[in-house]
Amino acid sequence: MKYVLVIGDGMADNPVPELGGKTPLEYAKIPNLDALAGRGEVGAVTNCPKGLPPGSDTAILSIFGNDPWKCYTGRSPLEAAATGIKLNAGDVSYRCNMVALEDGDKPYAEKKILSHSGGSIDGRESISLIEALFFHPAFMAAARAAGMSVNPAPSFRHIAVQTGADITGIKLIPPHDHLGEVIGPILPSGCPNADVLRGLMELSNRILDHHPINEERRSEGKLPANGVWFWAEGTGVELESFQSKYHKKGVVISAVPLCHGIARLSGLDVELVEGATGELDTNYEGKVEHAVRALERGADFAAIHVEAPDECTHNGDLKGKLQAIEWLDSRVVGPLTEALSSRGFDYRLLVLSDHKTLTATRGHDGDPVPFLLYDSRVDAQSGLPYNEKSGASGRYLPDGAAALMPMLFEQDKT
Ligand SMILES: O=C(O)[C@@H](CO)OP(=O)(O)O
Repeated sequence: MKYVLVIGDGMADNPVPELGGKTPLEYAKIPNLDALAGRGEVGAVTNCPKGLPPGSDTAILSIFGNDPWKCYTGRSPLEAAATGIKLNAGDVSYRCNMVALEDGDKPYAEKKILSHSGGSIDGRESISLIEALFFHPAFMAAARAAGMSVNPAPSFRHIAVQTGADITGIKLIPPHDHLGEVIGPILPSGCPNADVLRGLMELSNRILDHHPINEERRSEGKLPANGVWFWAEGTGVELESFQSKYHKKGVVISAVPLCHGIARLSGLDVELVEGATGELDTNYEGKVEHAVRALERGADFAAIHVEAPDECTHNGDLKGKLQAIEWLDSRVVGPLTEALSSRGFDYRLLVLSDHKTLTATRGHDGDPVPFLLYDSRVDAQSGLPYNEKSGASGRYLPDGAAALMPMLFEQDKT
């Protein structure tokens, strides 16, 4: 028996006027998902506990069976774990995004944030820019005085670590929830260390704004990655072993450090897939191949995470979101189920969105999301397509952390 989880990051949404009042999941052509939903079960689940930030951090912790109220210390420590960054007592890690700020001579705090991802900057350029910044003499001196170092990552998602930092009362804001807004009101605040972070952010804009990479990006019609943004602060984190809890050996396949970190902290294997970008152009087929190979080698469980629907929504790219959902259907779910059947595996498949990412706001939302559970051994005959409406008409799981993995592994039956 094999168990497979597919997460379409941020694919759930609310009705969208441009789609005639349908959600992207209702509008997109997803014949494979609809067929599985029709023979399986569709319901709704809350993955982001009320009172905690609605994001992939809290949601994906929940999906893998970790109660965020018990283990969540912030997002970046989970991502830091992806590359084995060790946080000592007194260390604080932050996400250090490459962002795109409005061009022009306005004072820093009056500029708008145009992209949380430096215009979906690719890994190579992002690493060159973050290295240029941290090796710039003025920034190096300021970072050293702040006790801050950086761990470059091959996307817009770098990790910074600050030693001996006091973050009591600090307020750091996720940039992807404020796109298009003037940054003054969302800059770090709440304690003296926030002023230090804010100073580094402002300095980064001055240093990176006219860096040759950014001038070239502008000349190609791309947004510049002309600043860094600190958020997602947190201290060291530990997670329970997945295998001790569910008695299953598994593998996680994703482009993003959050999933890699949660996997590593839970004792799950991580498979890195060449060409997995975390964007619409990711290597969908490669993810399926790696998952199937891991299952053939003896893993009980494989999780495939696709970030593209979320990124497209943050970018205000509705067409891209629809495409990402359709590719999740035709290039992940279709080939995956075909490969599992052709190898003679019985399997249970859980498909869901971690959280909603709303076309209306380009930001996250913690409302329930639809899940689809399919068991190749039975025809449960729900007769429903896979979307938010079907989900709301089915079983409701108020606590994804407690319910999802036991449901997938059939450990929820007495
Ligand atoms: O990685 C991130 O910074 C965010 C936004 O891109 O991801 P998610 O929406 O999945 O939380």
